[in-house]
Amino acid sequence: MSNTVRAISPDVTLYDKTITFQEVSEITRETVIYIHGGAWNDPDNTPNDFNQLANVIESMDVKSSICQYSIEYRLSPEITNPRNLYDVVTNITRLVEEKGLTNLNLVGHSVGATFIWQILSVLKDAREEMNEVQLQMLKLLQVVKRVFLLDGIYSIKELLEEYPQYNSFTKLAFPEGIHLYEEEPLRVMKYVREALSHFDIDMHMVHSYRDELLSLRQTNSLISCLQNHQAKFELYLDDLGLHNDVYKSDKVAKYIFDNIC
Ligand SMILES: N[C@@H](CC(=O)c1ccccc1NC=O)C(=O)O
Repeated sequence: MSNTVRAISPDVTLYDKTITFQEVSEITRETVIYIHGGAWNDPDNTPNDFNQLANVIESMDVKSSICQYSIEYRLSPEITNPRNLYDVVTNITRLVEEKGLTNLNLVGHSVGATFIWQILSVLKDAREEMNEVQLQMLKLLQVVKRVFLLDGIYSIKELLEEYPQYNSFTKLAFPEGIHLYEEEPLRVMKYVREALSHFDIDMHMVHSYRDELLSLRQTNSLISCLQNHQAKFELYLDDLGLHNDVYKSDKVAKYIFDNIC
């Protein structure tokens, strides 16, 4: 991660936009933290995207053992990579510290999955070279148990090869060029595999056959990279609706619930 990030003050009000879908006092609880998509820039995608899915999980949680939160981050072009990601990390870190959360299940949709991928890549930098937020990522990984990557973007290079028109939004998040995206899978896979193994994190890849905005290429390309590094992961492919149906899908809710309890 670049350490020469322009000094932009964190938006402390952002944390107030965190949504609590479900909270339990059980000590042995599982915590789900949702990270929405929206191509780094779309104000129509918000933490509330997961409201329907969280309600289904709560209805299945008869033992009341699950907490569910959804966090916000600032959007491009005002905020560019990696500061969108830094907002995600600082808000999750504050939530974990204030609530004493453990057993984290991170659920990211689309670019929300990209942020989780970037967090999993943190070992690409030596600890002594890490900035404050990267050290927060390292600390978070100690309490992350599972990640669920829903119809995600992982290779921006391949995204633009397949969809050149998506430069319309990647240029907003990466105004100085996508070469500043330091987490291309081919470059960081060995570090992600190390993180998954060292922190004992289960990775779940999910993609809808009916996603009209992202084909299976992103998921299949990442799977190929995971296989080349003999990384452990689980895959769930199904008709989960269109791109913006996936984070509302009852099937996805059941898949997450079945894999966290
Ligand atoms: N609604 C977004 C588009 C969008 O979200 C998107 C489009 C193609 C592939 C992925 C997308 N979102 C990822 O977070 C926009 O209008 O910029």
